[in-house]
Amino acid sequence: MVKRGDAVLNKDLWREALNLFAGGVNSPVRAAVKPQPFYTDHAYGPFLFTENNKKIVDYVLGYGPLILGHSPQQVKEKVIDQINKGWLYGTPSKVEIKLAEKISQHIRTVEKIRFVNSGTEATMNAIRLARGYTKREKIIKFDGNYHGAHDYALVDAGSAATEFGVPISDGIPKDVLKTVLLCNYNDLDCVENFLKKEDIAAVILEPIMGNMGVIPADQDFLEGLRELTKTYNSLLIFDEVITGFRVGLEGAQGLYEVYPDLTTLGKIIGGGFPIGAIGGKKEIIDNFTPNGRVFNAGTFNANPVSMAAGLATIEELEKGKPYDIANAAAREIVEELDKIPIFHTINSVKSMFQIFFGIEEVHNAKDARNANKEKYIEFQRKLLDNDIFFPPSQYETIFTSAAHTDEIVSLTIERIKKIASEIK
Ligand SMILES: Cc1ncc(COP(=O)(O)O)c(C=O)c1O
Ligand SMILES: NCC(=O)CCC(=O)O
Repeated sequence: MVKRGDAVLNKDLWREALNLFAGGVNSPVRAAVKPQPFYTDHAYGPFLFTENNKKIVDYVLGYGPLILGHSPQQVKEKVIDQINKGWLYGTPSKVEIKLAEKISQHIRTVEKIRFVNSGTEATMNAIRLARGYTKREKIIKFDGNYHGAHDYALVDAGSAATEFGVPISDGIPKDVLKTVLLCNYNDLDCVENFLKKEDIAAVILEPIMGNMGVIPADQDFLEGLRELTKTYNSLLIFDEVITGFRVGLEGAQGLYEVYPDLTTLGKIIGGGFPIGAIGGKKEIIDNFTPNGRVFNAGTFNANPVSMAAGLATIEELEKGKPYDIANAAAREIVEELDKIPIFHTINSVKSMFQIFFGIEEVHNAKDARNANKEKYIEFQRKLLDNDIFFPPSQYETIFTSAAHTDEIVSLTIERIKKIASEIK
């Protein structure tokens, strides 16, 4: 698979990148690939094809959106059709209605929706909406949950914020930080103590954490949050930017049968193109401008290319087979990992999993931080040397897709076994 000799190309690109971009990249986790990131030239199915002619099996999948694999034909055709018709109108278009209907048909709590351009924008606007609706200012978030890169979410955030040691970002006003209260994941008592003070606009969480590795919520925890937020008239926001349409058509809320007031979506609903969305009860979503007084706007909101790609992706997912393949791939790899004693804890839900070395159970961010991340990175690098790309951080999720067929899974397992014997 490897053609050696022209690695120089990557080195030159990286040298230029270091001159042009902070840390050489435009989003931090990409710089976690050591000794330097590889540059992708094109991608197809389960593979990334690099600038220096390597063919790499991809388990990062754009950090989650690509549940059908890279450039699937059905999505590509719809995107090309849309591009032939123009790609930005500054007016509404039919395809935004179709995608909204499709989402709300599957996710029952999404009665109305506002499309934005990223998961970050989705949670930022969901929090603003909750504040506008409840006329309260504080929110509760959970240690290690990542809700994107805006001021109200970068408080003990997971993902690259933990990986690069900035769980609270510089540059956020102290007064903003005071409005964000923090609890441990799966700890209801902490939430109740804060809610009792009755000035909490919303509790926001990932119903399955995907930004400290994978950590599913306890059923009781989600049910308890639902009850408590009702009791104290706060809103419950599920951040399903990763889990929406990944763990099933109804998202994590369908899996747990616990239903939030607001849901944030992103990643898969754009089929690999930029997207975010805030969905929820009509009476809440109607507070967005121009109907209400919670401002949101965007030149690229509901851009037709993302709408078309998202619609095509969900139409494929509705057939069921993509989920069967992606889930089976993750299950088979996890089963094999489970047989090898060095991989102590493997948390998985459907087509998401992560490995934690040197720890018996991982229930919250503290547990994840206590895992031996150096060992995970050693494993990840050895795998990459063998042309398999797992996320370059302990605090991300390993994803599978409908392109991860039996053949790809067998190849992956074979290489994992080979590497496992080299890790002490
Ligand atoms: C749960 C969750 N929320 C929000 C975001 C932010 O999304 P984006 O990177 O599209 O801004 C992410 C990104 O990974 C996420 O995992
Ligand atoms: N889990 C965090 C992300 O998926 C973000 C990816 C990125 O910013 O490159």
